[in-house]
Amino acid sequence: MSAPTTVKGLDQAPTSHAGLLAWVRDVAALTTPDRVVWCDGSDDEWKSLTDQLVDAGVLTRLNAEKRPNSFWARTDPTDVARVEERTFICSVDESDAGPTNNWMAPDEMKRVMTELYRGCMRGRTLYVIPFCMGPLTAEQPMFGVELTDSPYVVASMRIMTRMGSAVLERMGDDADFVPCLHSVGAPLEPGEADVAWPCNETKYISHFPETREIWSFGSGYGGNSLLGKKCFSLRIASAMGRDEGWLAEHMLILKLTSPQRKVYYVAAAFPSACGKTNLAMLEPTIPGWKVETLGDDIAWMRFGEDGRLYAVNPEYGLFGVAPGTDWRTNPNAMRTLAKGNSVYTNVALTDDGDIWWEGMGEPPAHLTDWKGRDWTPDSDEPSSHPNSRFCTPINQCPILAPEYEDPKGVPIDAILFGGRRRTTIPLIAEARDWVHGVYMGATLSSETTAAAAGKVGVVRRDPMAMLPFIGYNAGDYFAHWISMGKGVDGDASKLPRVFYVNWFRRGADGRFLWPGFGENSRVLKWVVERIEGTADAVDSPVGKIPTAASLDTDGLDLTEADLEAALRVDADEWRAEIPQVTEWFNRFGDRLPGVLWAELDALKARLGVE
Ligand SMILES: Nc1nc2c(ncn2[C@@H]2O[C@H](COP(=O)(O)OP(=O)(O)OP(=O)(O)O)[C@@H](O)[C@H]2O)c(=O)[nH]1
Ligand SMILES: O=C([O-])CC(=O)C(=O)O
Ligand SMILES: [Mn+2]
Repeated sequence: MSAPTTVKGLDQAPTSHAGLLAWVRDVAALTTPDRVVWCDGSDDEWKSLTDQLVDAGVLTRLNAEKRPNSFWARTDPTDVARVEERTFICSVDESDAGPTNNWMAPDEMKRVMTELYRGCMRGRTLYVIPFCMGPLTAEQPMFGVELTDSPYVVASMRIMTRMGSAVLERMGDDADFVPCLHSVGAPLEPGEADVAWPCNETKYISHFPETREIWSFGSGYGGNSLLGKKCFSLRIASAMGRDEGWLAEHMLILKLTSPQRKVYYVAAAFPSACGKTNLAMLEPTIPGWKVETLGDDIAWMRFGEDGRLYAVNPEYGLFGVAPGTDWRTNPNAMRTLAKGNSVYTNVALTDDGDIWWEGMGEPPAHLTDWKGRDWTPDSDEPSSHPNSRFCTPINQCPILAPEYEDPKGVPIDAILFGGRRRTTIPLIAEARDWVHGVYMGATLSSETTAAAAGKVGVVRRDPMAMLPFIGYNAGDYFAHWISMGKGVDGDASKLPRVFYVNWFRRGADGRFLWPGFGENSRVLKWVVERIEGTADAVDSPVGKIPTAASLDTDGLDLTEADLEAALRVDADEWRAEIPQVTEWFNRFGDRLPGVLWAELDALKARLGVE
């Protein structure tokens, strides 16, 4: 294929990377944009891009005193979340995608999508975004290049990734990169007026794990279109990790300092909209403890030479759930946002050019809602979409840990798995050993949330909070986790301890039993004291549970009955899980590691099942 020489900007490439140039030329020939723009990531570029988006009515500039350099965006009401039904893992062999992923053969998918891409950027600009996941100073920086016809994606990628000229420079002439092709799938005929949020009813979010490629079509929403995030850093990176002996996980990373000034690093995997951003920025309510943030969504973990597992946050920004974010629940997120430089999507707009969402104090008397309609506190629908998001630079977080920029990462002391469950799962349980911890992760369950299209509140298995993000057969993924338990040179003594938490258990009256948010620092303290060997625990069939006295509840407004109910392991509730776990494991056939069946058998014996 050769591009028509009429595509403006195609030959103004600020690189001599032959592979990149050839790919951009091919995509331009296929998608026929009006012009090609090579993004440099500069402030000037940001300014002209956002000015242009404001002029076009795609973004609304917010009040500069309250929200400097910040913008309000509204999506098409059908394009508001990740589309798991339209997300595909296109491995050559179907069994390598496994039973939890949608699959299509790579050739077939490429045939289908090539026809969709043909001419799809007509009337639009093709932006070339060179980006790097993780510090550019890494020994082997993880490069990607996204080609997109969405300026909203360009603006968001500038916040979420390290991108632009510095990346292109570091890539040189021949660095490997993950090609990420994205189109909203809405070509413009000459003279046709654009809409504020172009997208296509037909959507494909496709991954080619063997060739490390991503093709996305039809959606402009974050998780479907900011391809460095879920698509690269989890789905493609998880396949890289399997091949190279590391882990790409849906985890926050935090640094915890005790009153004795001892430092601990904790990683935690909770499904989408289940509390990662909040825990990552927590303000401890117990005196003398300090939390600093390293990441709120994704962790890449590799063994260091010392046999410890080191975690890096590959992202550069926060793409956080807006509703519920408030000075009382997450003051550090509010401080981060107050510095400006942010894009808000599908929240409500106040009459004085600020943003508002459900959970942010008292509602103003009048708002413009996420669909652009007048809204008052009497309105029937919420003002903001439940999956509305803020997109903001992580370095504005006032408690960002300095280690954030260290390409080596931080040594993880504890891994928490957690979900959103009204019943059954206690506030915290400690795994007996690594394999038991992998069992906890592999059987993790959670109620679905608005972060993905589909029904909300349905309990499903969400292994390691990675169900929609594992880029290969989940049975093989469990085996990979088990094999990580051998540590370096067979020394498993330096592995993180594993815990299972649930902030979302409810009383018979529907109330959350545990106050959550800053009070979760009490649970983190127990984790540290377990590591130090100073906190008591009782053995239960499902793991080690705090004794009521071992959990610091000083000054906490919580009845003994609620605490007891939050910590309770109810054998009947757990027996009811057994058929579901059995069915879940059966889905993986012989790809499920036998040690996980053995864990289930041991649990059944402890519960007196069969
Ligand atoms: N009850 C309760 N709610 C919480 C707690 N932590 C977070 N939430 C709420 O859960 C929702 C999601 O929280 P986030 O921290 O944004 O979730 P996340 O895991 O980062 O979500 P993604 O960005 O989708 O991956 C918000 O509405 C929070 O207010 C908690 O400890 N207790
Ligand atoms: O990917 C997204 O759209 C947002 C996110 O963090 C998640 O859903 O876990
Ligand atoms: Mn997430």
